[in-house]
Amino acid sequence: MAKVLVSDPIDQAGIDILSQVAQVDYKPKLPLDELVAIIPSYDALMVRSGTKVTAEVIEAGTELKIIGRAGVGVDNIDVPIATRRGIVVVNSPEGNTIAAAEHTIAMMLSLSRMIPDANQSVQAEQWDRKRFVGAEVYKKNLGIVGLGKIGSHVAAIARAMGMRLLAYDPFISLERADQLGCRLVDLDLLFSESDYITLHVPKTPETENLIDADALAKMKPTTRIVNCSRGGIINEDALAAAVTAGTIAGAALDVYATEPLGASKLRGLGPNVILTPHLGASTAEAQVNVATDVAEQIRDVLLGLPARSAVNIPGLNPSVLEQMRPFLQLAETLGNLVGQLAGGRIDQLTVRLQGELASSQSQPLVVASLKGLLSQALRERVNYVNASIEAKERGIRVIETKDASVHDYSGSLSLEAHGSLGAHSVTGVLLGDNEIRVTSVNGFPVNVPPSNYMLFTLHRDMPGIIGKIGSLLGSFNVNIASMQVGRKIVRGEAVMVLSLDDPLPDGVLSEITKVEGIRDAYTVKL
Ligand SMILES: NC(=O)c1ccc[n+]([C@@H]2O[C@H](COP(=O)([O-])OP(=O)(O)OC[C@H]3O[C@@H](n4cnc5c(N)ncnc54)[C@H](O)[C@@H]3O)[C@@H](O)[C@H]2O)c1
Ligand SMILES: O=C(O)CC[C@@H](O)C(=O)O
Repeated sequence: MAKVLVSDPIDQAGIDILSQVAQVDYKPKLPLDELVAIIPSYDALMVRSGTKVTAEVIEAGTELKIIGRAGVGVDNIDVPIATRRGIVVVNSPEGNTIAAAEHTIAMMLSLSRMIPDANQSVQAEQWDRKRFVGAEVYKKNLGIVGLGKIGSHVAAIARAMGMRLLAYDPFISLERADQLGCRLVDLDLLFSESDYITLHVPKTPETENLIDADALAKMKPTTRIVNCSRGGIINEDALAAAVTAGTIAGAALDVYATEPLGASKLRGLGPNVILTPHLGASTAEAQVNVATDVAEQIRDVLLGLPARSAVNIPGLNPSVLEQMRPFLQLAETLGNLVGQLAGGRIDQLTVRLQGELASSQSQPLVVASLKGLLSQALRERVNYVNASIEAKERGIRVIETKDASVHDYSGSLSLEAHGSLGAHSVTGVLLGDNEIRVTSVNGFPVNVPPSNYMLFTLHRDMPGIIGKIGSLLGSFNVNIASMQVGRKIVRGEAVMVLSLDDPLPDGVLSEITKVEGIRDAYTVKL
């Protein structure tokens, strides 16, 4: 019989489901060395956020087939290592959406009406009504950063309370924002106009420290901030300083850069700062939802069935999957590439299956392209199962076409993204050994393998331009691994594609765009 280790507290409903097909051992709070020692005998591991499923744990789990996270964020699991080891990682993308949104609203109202401190004062046999004169949220501006599942539900509740909604989410369409009654604005406007700001973004390099001293300085002295998303998105020291100085009115936090929260300047700031110990998902209902959702997937995978919400492996029919895997990888890479080239908000993706590929099933390739396209915005939250829904919710229209008459290699895939910053397209093929080649960018022929760090320029084909870019990168100590130029006519428009050994340091891109003849430049990280 298969064996499942449950190493964090989860609802009994999940244990009951797992017990249908496996021996379930419930061992919460295992020290890392004990976990590493016992994991070799388990086929599946189920965790919440407490267990750190590190590379060491995964490498030791030689029998592991699946790791389940009873919640959304998989930041406590080393997903790349699990993927490399062929272990499915599943989560519950929606099981705690309502719980987290309701906790956000509870935090906002508690902060406005100083409920925790008022309660404490009455518990201490005081009756001080003057100290606790609060603020109403009615007709106030709520700035929502991140209009995904939780942000959207917060918007719906806040709207019903008569709040005026502003939102910042570069990956959401104007139509979707309109439907939610939100005015899409840029971050600076959201900071300066909001009476309340609530964060609902994943933690990524772009969102880390999003609310720093500069951002706080743009807010009104009456602004109150709520963070029930991820720690590290707000700079905690800068926040404590702003509340202490009265440059903002207060903050309510559920998540912290380091959890559990250690010594912190956020403590002892009176009724203007409310701190909860990562309780966003802690409702009976959400815990049943996430435990059931993830336990069912573990059960299915142990029975040889696909998982419906895998963050690293497509939930398609396994035999179709095996056959199409290299093409899915091609589609995902091209989707990621065109998404980054297009930047900004995308409202349409055209997926063209060309040559021999035109006889393939298009749907998995469309899904894989969307997964790649959305991966910058949603990271591990987008998977083969939810990519289409996520795209639809973001107002991205998908057009599929097939053209068997194109004869390049053994079939090619072409993606074109239209968005707020114009249209961009890429085409790619698989070589004999399933290696990916990008064969055109914005209609210009090239022949480059995708690499981790890439630089693309659109420029005028003229003498000296390549040398200038090379010297400029050299002066910033950036090493070029390969370089290609594609043009349609001599001395006309051209593209340059460079594979770099290192990420481009801050500021270099704007230097590149200043070079004579360069029309545009883009960096891409794959
Ligand atoms: N406190 C808790 O217990 C708790 C519970 C559940 C989820 N969460 C966290 O809440 C957050 C939101 O979860 P969700 O389910 O709504 O996720 P989601 O993926 O549905 O939504 C995230 C949204 O953020 C947007 N986004 C990405 N990068 C952005 C950027 N740089 N600027 C602005 N917007 C950006 C995306 O477009 C997306 O719409 C996540 O960090 C999740 O881990 C916390
Ligand atoms: O397990 C928890 O309670 C944390 C939940 C939440 O942060 C999530 O990402 O789902």
